[in-house]
Amino acid sequence: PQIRKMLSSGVCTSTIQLPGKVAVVTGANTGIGKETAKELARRGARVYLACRDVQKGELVAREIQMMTGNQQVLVRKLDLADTKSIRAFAKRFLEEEKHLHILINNAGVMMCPYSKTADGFEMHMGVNHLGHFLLTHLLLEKLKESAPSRVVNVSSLAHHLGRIHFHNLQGEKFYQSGLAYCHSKLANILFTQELARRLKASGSGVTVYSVHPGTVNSELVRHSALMRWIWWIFSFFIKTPQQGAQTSLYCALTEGLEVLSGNHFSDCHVAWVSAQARNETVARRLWDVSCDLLGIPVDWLMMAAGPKRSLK
Ligand SMILES: NC(=O)C1=CN([C@@H]2O[C@H](COP(=O)(O)OP(=O)(O)OC[C@H]3O[C@@H](n4cnc5c(N)ncnc54)[C@H](OP(=O)(O)O)[C@@H]3O)[C@@H](O)[C@H]2O)C=CC1
Ligand SMILES: CC1=C(/C=C/C(C)=C/C=C/C(C)=C/C=O)C(C)(C)CCC1
Repeated sequence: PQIRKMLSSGVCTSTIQLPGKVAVVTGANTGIGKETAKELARRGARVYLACRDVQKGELVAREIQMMTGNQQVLVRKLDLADTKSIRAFAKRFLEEEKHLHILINNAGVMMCPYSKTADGFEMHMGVNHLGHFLLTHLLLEKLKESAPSRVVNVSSLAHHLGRIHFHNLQGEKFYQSGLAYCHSKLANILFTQELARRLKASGSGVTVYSVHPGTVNSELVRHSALMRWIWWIFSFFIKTPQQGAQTSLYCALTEGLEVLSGNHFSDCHVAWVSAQARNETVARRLWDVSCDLLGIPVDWLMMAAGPKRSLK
């Protein structure tokens, strides 16, 4: 019980209710995303389940509606491995919703065999980082109009092993699936910090947080037999998806957290990040390179956080 308690601590104790609030959760058809969406719905928010498999999403939406009594749980198609799908999702959302108060960038892939997204990005970097970068870019005006509003980027402790190799961002020169995951999770933290810096400077009322959800019994390990085996052996000790959702919920809901925008959280507390994750130069360069890859202007937040940089 002590080991389980140690590995499963951190509970979102906020009692805030969310009537009239709108939330988007990516990868909400299973695991941590599903539990995050369920809790937001329980508190009365209108929740969009942004899923690549709409059928799976619809089943989960029905389940959440039944469990929470909240009928405002909607499913929309979002494939983060295809920028066309991301743009289509955002277009429809912007047309149908006046507000967006909470964006949870939760979806993720881990340890996939080498593969590329529809736009030719390495799968981990493409889905976990670039997909969410583009989605946030497309939804940011709505978040600003709805301020105070929040963005939560689900990263991982695994970022400690990550490095941003700008000369090999698409894994074409060398590739190791476990490390590719770690690099993308580092990118989530660097994006969080850079976005927070720019949002703070523009006084937008939008705040942003990265989180490590803990080691959670979910489908994330689907691509690795070894990880599935480790997860099975330790399934009694690791977090349930509901426990894994607590830190995302804490960052989305806790009152007074605005001053900690840009911070990384684990077990509902501010957590230490690696030296690379605190490197502002790398964060700015990753921002610029991400914009360049996605074909969006580097100054989409209307301010320059630091001196003019080159993309090389
Ligand atoms: N589980 C853990 O121990 C840890 C998890 N995390 C992070 O938590 C987050 C949630 O993971 P978790 O719940 O554990 O894993 P799951 O595999 O259970 O859930 C991942 C979700 O992401 C979705 N997804 C994957 N690829 C895409 C895509 N191209 N477009 C849209 N959605 C996609 C999946 O959809 P589908 O079902 O259709 O595949 C699924 O809904 C991830 O970002 C992960 O990196 C961080 C640290 C530890
Ligand atoms: C060795 C060991 C464990 C393995 C932990 C691992 C392998 C964690 C991997 C985390 C990942 C991949 C995070 C995703 O972002 C457990 C299960 C905690 C139980 C105690 C002993």
